[in-house]
Amino acid sequence: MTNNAQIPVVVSGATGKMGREIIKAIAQAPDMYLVGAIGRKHLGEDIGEVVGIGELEIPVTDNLEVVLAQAAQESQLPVMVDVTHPSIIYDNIRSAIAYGVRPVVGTTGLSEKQIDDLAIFADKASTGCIIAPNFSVGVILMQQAAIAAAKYFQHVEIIELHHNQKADAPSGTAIKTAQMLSELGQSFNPALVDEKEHLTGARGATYGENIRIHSVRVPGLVARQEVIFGAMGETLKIEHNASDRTCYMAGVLLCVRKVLALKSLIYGLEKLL
Ligand SMILES: NC(=O)C1=CN([C@@H]2O[C@H](COP(=O)(O)OP(=O)(O)OC[C@H]3O[C@@H](n4cnc5c(N)ncnc54)[C@H](OP(=O)(O)O)[C@@H]3O)[C@@H](O)[C@H]2O)C=CC1
Ligand SMILES: O=C(O)C1=N[C@H](C(=O)O)C[C@H](O)C1
Repeated sequence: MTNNAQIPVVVSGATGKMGREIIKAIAQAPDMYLVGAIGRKHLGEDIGEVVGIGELEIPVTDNLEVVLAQAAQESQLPVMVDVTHPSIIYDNIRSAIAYGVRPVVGTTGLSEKQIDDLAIFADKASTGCIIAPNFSVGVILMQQAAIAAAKYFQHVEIIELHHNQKADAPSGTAIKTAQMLSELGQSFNPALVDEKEHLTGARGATYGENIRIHSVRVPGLVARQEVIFGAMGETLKIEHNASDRTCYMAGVLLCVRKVLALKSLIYGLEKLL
């Protein structure tokens, strides 16, 4: 049963690890209701049954455009939450904006140029869009702590550790963290020796001038990030560890509620806190 105040939500990537949790979170949220579930598996099946919470009367479909067009007919402004794959996210966001459906994007792997292009597109459409590489408030606090510490350290490296089904590396969170550090305008990690990699990649990926990011992928992990600062005689490690994906749900619901008031794109959950 819906009432006029509730927010219609489409979930793209509904049958994935994140999508399943988001379906459950939306089903429990009193101020929103599901109007579409996009996936490639379980086509035609009730998404509520697929995720184990009973019938929601929303079948899984692989046709995003049809679902967006239907969502646009709802009495309230609709939102699309996307947790799919780097290979389709750019087009998914453009499609949603074209239909007037507000994107809340968890999917990572967008380039900085793609984000800039999407910001222009959203601005021209006066349509809010949130790209959040991480929905966890704990991760945002980790990033803020790293920024506070960075003023006092010249050496820093990032290690991000994830399950071995992750499609992209480095993680969007690690890239965002490195970007935030770079934006401080400090010069990090001056080279003190003529370093040689005997195995390519041994020193990790480089963001910007010289912020190193190392990516670990093993089963048994969900998501972890360590920001390690170093100085004479000491190191400081700032770490966040996600033990399961429920840690992201409060941030997802916050973005669904906040995106409706926006008229442009924002990048990063920290801008909403
Ligand atoms: N912002 C945040 O806080 C978080 C973001 N993420 C990001 O969310 C995304 C999804 O992560 P996760 O749920 O673990 O991934 P999964 O692989 O478990 O789920 C991805 C979903 O997208 C679908 N999908 C993948 N590729 C395609 C394609 N080419 N066409 C159509 N559908 C496709 C999958 O369908 P099918 O099931 O058929 O393969 C699945 O439903 C990643 O980018 C990840 O980095 C993850 C956790 C937190
Ligand atoms: O793929 C994941 O699992 C995650 N991806 C996001 C990222 O790339 O930063 C967020 C979180 O690390 C989990």
